[in-house]
Amino acid sequence: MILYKEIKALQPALQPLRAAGKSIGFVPTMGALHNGHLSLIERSRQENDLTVCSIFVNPTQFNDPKDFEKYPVTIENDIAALEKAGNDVLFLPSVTEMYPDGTTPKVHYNLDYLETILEGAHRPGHFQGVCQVVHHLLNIVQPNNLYLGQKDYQQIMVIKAMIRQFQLPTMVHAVPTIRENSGLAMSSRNMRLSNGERSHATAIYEALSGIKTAIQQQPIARLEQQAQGYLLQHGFEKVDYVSICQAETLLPATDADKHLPLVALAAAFIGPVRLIDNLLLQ
Ligand SMILES: Nc1ncnc2c1ncn2[C@@H]1O[C@H](COP(=O)(O)OP(=O)(O)OP(=O)(O)O)[C@@H](O)[C@H]1O
Ligand SMILES: CC(C)(CO)[C@@H](O)C(=O)[O-]
Ligand code: BAL
Repeated sequence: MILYKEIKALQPALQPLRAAGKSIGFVPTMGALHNGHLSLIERSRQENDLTVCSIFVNPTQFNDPKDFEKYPVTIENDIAALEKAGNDVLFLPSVTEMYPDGTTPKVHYNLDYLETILEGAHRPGHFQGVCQVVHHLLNIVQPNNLYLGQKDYQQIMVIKAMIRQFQLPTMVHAVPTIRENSGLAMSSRNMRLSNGERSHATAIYEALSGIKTAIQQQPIARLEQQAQGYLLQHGFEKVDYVSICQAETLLPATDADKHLPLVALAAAFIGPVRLIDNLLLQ
Protein backbone atom coordinates (compact mmCIF):
# COMPACT_ATOMS: atom_id res chain seq x y z
CA MET A 1 0.00 0.00 0.00
CA ILE A 2 1.24 3.50 -0.78
CA LEU A 3 0.49 6.29 1.67
CA TYR A 4 0.09 9.94 0.56
CA LYS A 5 -0.37 12.89 2.87
CA GLU A 6 -0.36 15.57 0.19
CA ILE A 7 -2.74 16.22 -2.68
CA LYS A 8 0.15 17.22 -4.91
CA ALA A 9 1.73 13.78 -4.44
CA LEU A 10 -1.50 11.76 -4.70
CA GLN A 11 -2.87 13.34 -7.88
CA PRO A 12 0.11 12.68 -10.19
CA ALA A 13 0.17 9.07 -8.95
CA LEU A 14 -3.50 8.52 -9.89
CA GLN A 15 -3.53 10.45 -13.16
CA PRO A 16 -1.61 7.92 -15.36
CA LEU A 17 -3.77 5.06 -14.08
CA ARG A 18 -6.93 6.97 -14.93
CA ALA A 19 -5.50 7.84 -18.36
CA ALA A 20 -4.77 4.15 -18.93
CA GLY A 21 -8.47 3.42 -18.35
CA LYS A 22 -8.07 1.83 -14.92
CA SER A 23 -11.12 2.16 -12.67
CA ILE A 24 -10.72 3.76 -9.25
CA GLY A 25 -12.86 2.83 -6.25
CA PHE A 26 -12.89 5.20 -3.28
CA VAL A 27 -13.69 4.54 0.40
CA PRO A 28 -13.70 7.71 2.53
CA THR A 29 -13.46 7.10 6.29
CA MET A 30 -12.66 8.85 9.55
CA GLY A 31 -10.39 5.98 10.66
CA ALA A 32 -10.60 3.76 13.77
CA LEU A 33 -11.26 1.07 11.21
CA HIS A 34 -13.37 -2.04 11.86
CA ASN A 35 -14.82 -4.82 9.72
CA GLY A 36 -17.56 -2.51 8.41
CA HIS A 37 -14.92 -0.32 6.79
CA LEU A 38 -13.04 -3.37 5.56
CA SER A 39 -16.17 -4.67 3.82
CA LEU A 40 -16.27 -1.41 1.83
CA ILE A 41 -12.61 -1.92 0.86
CA GLU A 42 -13.39 -5.51 -0.17
CA ARG A 43 -16.33 -4.42 -2.38
CA SER A 44 -14.19 -1.74 -3.98
CA ARG A 45 -11.38 -4.21 -4.65
CA GLN A 46 -13.82 -6.62 -6.32
CA GLU A 47 -15.19 -3.93 -8.62
CA ASN A 48 -12.18 -1.72 -9.45
CA ASP A 49 -8.60 -1.88 -10.67
CA LEU A 50 -7.42 0.36 -7.84
CA THR A 51 -8.83 1.14 -4.39
CA VAL A 52 -8.14 4.40 -2.59
CA CYS A 53 -9.10 4.79 1.09
CA SER A 54 -8.95 8.12 2.92
CA ILE A 55 -8.69 8.64 6.66
CA PHE A 56 -9.60 12.15 7.75
CA VAL A 57 -11.49 13.17 10.88
CA ASN A 58 -13.30 16.07 9.29
CA PRO A 59 -13.78 18.89 11.83
CA THR A 60 -16.50 20.64 9.81
CA GLN A 61 -19.05 17.83 10.20
CA PHE A 62 -18.96 17.71 14.00
CA ASN A 63 -21.73 19.78 15.55
CA ASP A 64 -20.54 18.74 19.04
CA PRO A 65 -16.93 19.79 19.84
CA LYS A 66 -16.65 17.08 22.56
CA ASP A 67 -17.56 14.41 20.02
CA PHE A 68 -14.74 15.70 17.79
CA GLU A 69 -12.19 15.77 20.63
CA LYS A 70 -13.07 12.24 21.70
CA TYR A 71 -13.27 10.73 18.23
CA PRO A 72 -11.07 7.59 18.36
CA VAL A 73 -7.75 7.70 16.49
CA THR A 74 -5.93 4.37 15.90
CA ILE A 75 -3.80 5.16 12.88
CA GLU A 76 -1.15 2.43 13.25
CA ASN A 77 -3.79 -0.29 13.56
CA ASP A 78 -5.67 1.26 10.64
CA ILE A 79 -2.63 1.11 8.39
CA ALA A 80 -2.00 -2.53 9.33
CA ALA A 81 -5.67 -3.42 8.70
CA LEU A 82 -5.65 -1.71 5.29
CA GLU A 83 -2.41 -3.49 4.29
CA LYS A 84 -3.95 -6.81 5.28
CA ALA A 85 -7.15 -6.04 3.36
CA GLY A 86 -5.13 -5.36 0.20
CA ASN A 87 -6.00 -1.66 -0.06
CA ASP A 88 -3.82 0.02 -2.72
CA VAL A 89 -3.61 3.68 -1.74
CA LEU A 90 -4.18 5.47 1.57
CA PHE A 91 -4.76 9.24 1.57
CA LEU A 92 -4.08 10.65 5.03
CA PRO A 93 -4.26 14.44 4.84
CA SER A 94 -3.94 16.94 7.68
CA VAL A 95 -6.58 19.60 8.36
CA THR A 96 -4.41 22.30 6.73
CA GLU A 97 -3.87 20.09 3.68
CA MET A 98 -7.64 19.76 3.22
CA TYR A 99 -8.54 23.31 4.25
CA PRO A 100 -5.53 25.57 3.50
CA ASP A 101 -7.78 28.66 3.44
CA GLY A 102 -9.64 27.72 6.63
CA THR A 103 -12.72 25.60 7.14
CA THR A 104 -15.38 28.21 6.29
CA PRO A 105 -17.55 26.66 3.56
CA LYS A 106 -17.46 28.25 0.10
CA VAL A 107 -20.50 26.45 -1.22
CA HIS A 108 -24.00 25.82 0.09
CA TYR A 109 -25.27 22.35 -0.72
CA ASN A 110 -28.93 22.08 -1.73
CA LEU A 111 -30.08 19.24 0.45
CA ASP A 112 -33.67 20.41 0.76
CA TYR A 113 -35.73 18.52 3.38
CA LEU A 114 -32.95 15.94 3.91
CA GLU A 115 -31.21 18.52 6.04
CA THR A 116 -34.26 19.13 8.22
CA ILE A 117 -35.06 15.55 9.27
CA LEU A 118 -33.44 12.85 11.47
CA GLU A 119 -29.65 13.40 11.56
CA GLY A 120 -30.10 16.75 9.80
CA ALA A 121 -32.47 17.99 12.51
CA HIS A 122 -30.37 16.71 15.42
CA ARG A 123 -26.91 17.62 14.11
CA PRO A 124 -27.17 21.16 12.70
CA GLY A 125 -24.61 21.79 9.96
CA HIS A 126 -23.47 18.15 9.96
CA PHE A 127 -24.48 17.35 6.40
CA GLN A 128 -23.08 20.62 4.99
CA GLY A 129 -19.75 19.52 6.55
CA VAL A 130 -20.05 16.00 5.13
CA CYS A 131 -20.74 17.42 1.64
CA GLN A 132 -17.91 19.94 1.95
CA VAL A 133 -15.34 17.22 2.70
CA VAL A 134 -16.69 14.53 0.36
CA HIS A 135 -16.97 17.04 -2.51
CA HIS A 136 -13.35 18.06 -1.95
CA LEU A 137 -12.21 14.41 -1.67
CA LEU A 138 -14.07 13.47 -4.87
CA ASN A 139 -12.39 16.34 -6.71
CA ILE A 140 -9.01 15.16 -5.46
CA VAL A 141 -9.41 11.41 -6.09
CA GLN A 142 -11.85 11.55 -9.05
CA PRO A 143 -13.04 7.99 -8.50
CA ASN A 144 -15.35 6.04 -10.81
CA ASN A 145 -17.03 4.41 -7.82
CA LEU A 146 -17.71 5.57 -4.28
CA TYR A 147 -18.48 3.06 -1.50
CA LEU A 148 -20.58 4.11 1.49
CA GLY A 149 -22.05 2.11 4.38
CA GLN A 150 -25.79 1.70 4.77
CA LYS A 151 -25.35 2.29 8.51
CA ASP A 152 -25.23 6.00 7.60
CA TYR A 153 -28.43 5.70 5.56
CA GLN A 154 -29.28 9.39 5.33
CA GLN A 155 -25.65 10.27 4.53
CA ILE A 156 -25.87 8.16 1.35
CA MET A 157 -28.91 10.14 0.18
CA VAL A 158 -27.21 13.42 1.04
CA ILE A 159 -24.03 12.53 -0.86
CA LYS A 160 -26.10 11.40 -3.87
CA ALA A 161 -27.85 14.81 -3.81
CA MET A 162 -24.47 16.59 -3.72
CA ILE A 163 -23.18 14.47 -6.63
CA ARG A 164 -26.33 15.35 -8.62
CA GLN A 165 -26.00 19.06 -7.79
CA PHE A 166 -22.44 19.17 -9.16
CA GLN A 167 -22.92 16.46 -11.84
CA LEU A 168 -19.85 14.58 -10.62
CA PRO A 169 -18.94 11.49 -12.68
CA THR A 170 -18.92 9.09 -9.72
CA MET A 171 -21.30 6.23 -9.04
CA VAL A 172 -22.42 5.65 -5.44
CA HIS A 173 -22.63 2.11 -4.03
CA ALA A 174 -24.39 1.38 -0.72
CA VAL A 175 -22.83 -1.48 1.23
CA PRO A 176 -24.85 -3.44 3.87
CA THR A 177 -24.17 -2.84 7.55
CA ILE A 178 -21.73 -5.24 9.20
CA ARG A 179 -22.77 -6.20 12.74
CA GLU A 180 -21.25 -7.86 15.78
CA ASN A 181 -22.69 -11.31 16.63
CA SER A 182 -24.87 -9.49 19.16
CA GLY A 183 -26.50 -7.47 16.36
CA LEU A 184 -24.75 -4.23 17.34
CA ALA A 185 -23.76 -2.31 14.18
CA MET A 186 -20.01 -1.90 14.03
CA SER A 187 -19.06 1.73 14.56
CA SER A 188 -15.85 3.53 15.48
CA ARG A 189 -17.70 5.20 18.35
CA ASN A 190 -18.33 1.74 19.92
CA MET A 191 -14.69 1.94 21.07
CA ARG A 192 -15.79 4.63 23.52
CA LEU A 193 -18.26 2.28 25.25
CA SER A 194 -17.47 0.41 28.47
CA ASN A 195 -18.12 -3.36 28.43
CA GLY A 196 -21.42 -2.82 30.21
CA GLU A 197 -22.50 -0.06 27.81
CA ARG A 198 -21.50 -2.19 24.84
CA SER A 199 -23.74 -5.04 25.93
CA HIS A 200 -26.66 -2.62 26.52
CA ALA A 201 -26.04 -1.02 23.12
CA THR A 202 -27.47 -4.09 21.36
CA ALA A 203 -30.89 -2.73 22.42
CA ILE A 204 -30.81 -0.42 19.39
CA TYR A 205 -30.73 -3.42 17.04
CA GLU A 206 -33.33 -5.26 19.14
CA ALA A 207 -35.67 -2.24 19.04
CA LEU A 208 -35.35 -1.96 15.25
CA SER A 209 -35.80 -5.74 14.82
CA GLY A 210 -38.96 -5.51 16.96
CA ILE A 211 -40.34 -2.93 14.53
CA LYS A 212 -39.45 -5.15 11.57
CA THR A 213 -41.30 -8.13 13.09
CA ALA A 214 -44.47 -6.16 13.91
CA ILE A 215 -44.64 -3.63 11.05
CA GLN A 216 -47.67 -5.21 9.33
CA GLN A 217 -49.56 -5.77 12.60
CA GLN A 218 -49.30 -2.50 14.52
CA PRO A 219 -49.72 1.22 13.83
CA ILE A 220 -46.52 3.09 13.00
CA ALA A 221 -46.85 5.65 15.81
CA ARG A 222 -47.20 2.89 18.39
CA LEU A 223 -44.20 0.96 17.02
CA GLU A 224 -42.04 4.10 17.20
CA GLN A 225 -43.16 4.80 20.75
CA GLN A 226 -42.60 1.23 21.93
CA ALA A 227 -39.09 1.19 20.41
CA GLN A 228 -38.22 4.46 22.18
CA GLY A 229 -39.46 3.00 25.47
CA TYR A 230 -37.44 -0.17 24.88
CA LEU A 231 -34.24 1.85 24.41
CA LEU A 232 -34.84 3.87 27.57
CA GLN A 233 -35.54 0.69 29.57
CA HIS A 234 -32.41 -1.05 28.29
CA GLY A 235 -29.59 1.35 29.09
CA PHE A 236 -30.00 4.24 26.62
CA GLU A 237 -30.29 7.56 28.43
CA LYS A 238 -31.70 9.75 25.68
CA VAL A 239 -33.37 8.98 22.37
CA ASP A 240 -33.05 11.54 19.58
CA TYR A 241 -35.48 9.65 17.34
CA VAL A 242 -36.92 6.33 16.32
CA SER A 243 -38.58 6.90 12.99
CA ILE A 244 -40.19 4.71 10.35
CA CYS A 245 -39.72 6.26 6.93
CA GLN A 246 -40.18 5.54 3.26
CA ALA A 247 -36.91 3.88 2.25
CA GLU A 248 -36.55 5.77 -1.03
CA THR A 249 -37.25 9.30 0.19
CA LEU A 250 -36.87 9.17 4.00
CA LEU A 251 -40.23 10.94 4.29
CA PRO A 252 -42.12 9.81 7.42
CA ALA A 253 -44.22 6.73 6.67
CA THR A 254 -47.93 6.60 7.44
CA ASP A 255 -50.01 3.49 8.05
CA ALA A 256 -51.17 3.77 4.42
CA ASP A 257 -47.56 3.35 3.21
CA LYS A 258 -47.01 -0.17 4.49
CA HIS A 259 -46.95 -1.64 0.97
CA LEU A 260 -43.90 0.57 0.17
CA PRO A 261 -40.25 -0.21 1.02
CA LEU A 262 -39.77 1.19 4.53
CA VAL A 263 -36.77 1.74 6.81
CA ALA A 264 -36.67 2.19 10.59
CA LEU A 265 -33.94 4.52 11.84
CA ALA A 266 -32.79 5.35 15.35
CA ALA A 267 -30.30 7.60 17.12
CA ALA A 268 -29.76 7.45 20.86
CA PHE A 269 -27.22 8.15 23.58
CA ILE A 270 -25.63 5.49 25.73
CA GLY A 271 -23.38 7.15 28.29
CA PRO A 272 -21.79 10.05 26.39
CA VAL A 273 -21.83 8.21 23.06
CA ARG A 274 -24.44 8.80 20.38
CA LEU A 275 -25.13 5.73 18.24
CA ILE A 276 -27.19 5.43 15.07
CA ASP A 277 -28.58 2.40 13.28
CA ASN A 278 -31.29 1.47 10.80
CA LEU A 279 -33.02 -1.57 9.36
CA LEU A 280 -34.85 -2.06 6.08
CA LEU A 281 -38.28 -3.42 6.96
CA GLN A 282 -39.07 -5.43 3.80
N1 LIG B 1 -20.94 -1.37 10.43
C1 LIG B 1 -20.70 -0.87 9.23
N2 LIG B 1 -20.93 -1.61 8.12
C2 LIG B 1 -20.69 -1.11 6.89
N3 LIG B 1 -20.21 0.14 6.68
C3 LIG B 1 -19.98 0.91 7.73
C4 LIG B 1 -20.20 0.46 9.06
N4 LIG B 1 -19.87 1.45 9.92
C5 LIG B 1 -19.46 2.48 9.17
N5 LIG B 1 -19.52 2.17 7.86
C6 LIG B 1 -19.21 3.06 6.74
O1 LIG B 1 -17.84 3.38 6.73
C7 LIG B 1 -17.67 4.68 6.17
C8 LIG B 1 -16.82 5.50 7.08
O2 LIG B 1 -17.52 5.69 8.29
P1 LIG B 1 -16.88 6.24 9.62
O3 LIG B 1 -15.41 6.32 9.46
O4 LIG B 1 -17.63 7.40 10.14
O5 LIG B 1 -17.09 5.01 10.60
P2 LIG B 1 -18.20 4.72 11.61
O6 LIG B 1 -17.94 3.39 12.19
O7 LIG B 1 -19.51 5.03 10.97
O8 LIG B 1 -17.90 5.70 12.76
P3 LIG B 1 -18.89 6.50 13.59
O9 LIG B 1 -20.29 6.06 13.31
O10 LIG B 1 -18.50 6.26 14.97
O11 LIG B 1 -18.58 7.86 13.03
C9 LIG B 1 -19.06 5.28 5.99
O12 LIG B 1 -19.47 5.11 4.64
C10 LIG B 1 -19.88 4.40 6.91
O13 LIG B 1 -21.25 4.32 6.53
C1 LIG C 1 -18.11 10.11 4.57
C2 LIG C 1 -17.20 10.61 5.68
C3 LIG C 1 -15.87 9.87 5.66
C4 LIG C 1 -16.93 12.10 5.46
O1 LIG C 1 -16.10 12.60 6.45
C5 LIG C 1 -17.88 10.43 7.06
O2 LIG C 1 -19.04 11.18 7.15
C6 LIG C 1 -18.11 9.01 7.43
O3 LIG C 1 -17.12 8.42 7.89
O4 LIG C 1 -19.21 8.46 7.26
N1 BAL D 1 -20.34 8.08 10.28
C1 BAL D 1 -20.82 9.44 10.06
C2 BAL D 1 -19.84 10.43 10.46
C3 BAL D 1 -20.18 11.19 11.69
O1 BAL D 1 -20.87 10.66 12.57
O2 BAL D 1 -19.78 12.35 11.78
